[in-house]
Amino acid sequence: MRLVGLTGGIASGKSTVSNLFKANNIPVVDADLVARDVLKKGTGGWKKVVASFGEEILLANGEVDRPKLGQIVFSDPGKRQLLNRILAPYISSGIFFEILKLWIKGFKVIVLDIPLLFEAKMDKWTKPIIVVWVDPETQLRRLVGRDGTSEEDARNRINAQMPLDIKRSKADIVIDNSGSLDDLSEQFRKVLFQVTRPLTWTEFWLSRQGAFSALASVIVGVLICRKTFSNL
Ligand SMILES: CC(C)(COP(=O)(O)OP(=O)(O)OC[C@H]1O[C@@H](n2cnc3c(N)ncnc32)[C@H](O)[C@@H]1O)[C@@H](O)C(=O)NCCC(=O)NCCS
Ligand SMILES: Nc1ncnc2c1ncn2[C@@H]1O[C@H](COP(=O)(O)OP(=O)(O)OP(=O)(O)O)[C@@H](O)[C@H]1O
Repeated sequence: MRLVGLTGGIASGKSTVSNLFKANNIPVVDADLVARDVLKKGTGGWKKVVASFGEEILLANGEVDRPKLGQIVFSDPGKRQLLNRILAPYISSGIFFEILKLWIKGFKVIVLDIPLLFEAKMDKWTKPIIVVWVDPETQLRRLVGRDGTSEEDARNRINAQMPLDIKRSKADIVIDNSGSLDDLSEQFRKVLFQVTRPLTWTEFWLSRQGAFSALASVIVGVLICRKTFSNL
């Protein structure tokens, strides 16, 4: 099994690239969706976050007021670290569970779309690592355009992450998404080719097919040994 890391900065275009993978039948685990699930009313993550941040971050229906919590954590590094510390174990087990479901289904290549791949040190589990890079002006413009936030809010969110240039230096593959969607599609074709290359032996043994082949070989080996020794 090949676990491909997909990361970048906020609004650099990870979801747009994820959609291209999905359109090519490559499954994507979206860490933002997992993070939403672990913060749903009544979950372990929700209870711990409410205990630490107080009931003032809740809406009338008991769900977390996400924009409000966002405003708190993206303007205060200490509070952000606290939220990250609380949610990190729930998010990593959620991601692991999603991978397991796809492994059982027999997928050999799985893309992990994780905005904080490097920050959360999950990069050691993925190869290759794709970083979606965008120039700073375009990133700010797209973030403000998509979320309708103020420039100050948008800058806070961008500054809450590892600088995109550092992420780029840690990448195996860089997609420069500063241009048009057509430019992106063109780059994506080459990336898809790289990502879907035949599995290495290690990746094969980690896939469901590899694990079953290993198990079948062990069973056949045991049967042959038993037959050989019973004939002696
Ligand atoms: C603070 C929250 C409630 C704000 O929710 P909101 O709906 O406004 O934003 P959303 O979850 O869609 O995130 C949008 C983007 O913000 C960035 N982001 C999210 N959390 C963080 C964080 N803790 N640090 C830096 N950037 C972050 C990511 O690029 C993400 O793609 C939410 O982002 C959250 O629960 N964050 C903590 C969980 C986490 O670490 N998520 C990232 C998954 S690796
Ligand atoms: N090449 C492009 N040209 C024009 N707009 C683009 C391009 N790529 C992405 N966008 C737009 O930029 C915005 C941010 O893209 P996207 O949502 O894919 O980023 P993201 O990295 O997934 O963001 P987040 O970190 O918040 O999850 C979206 O509105 C998207 O439609």
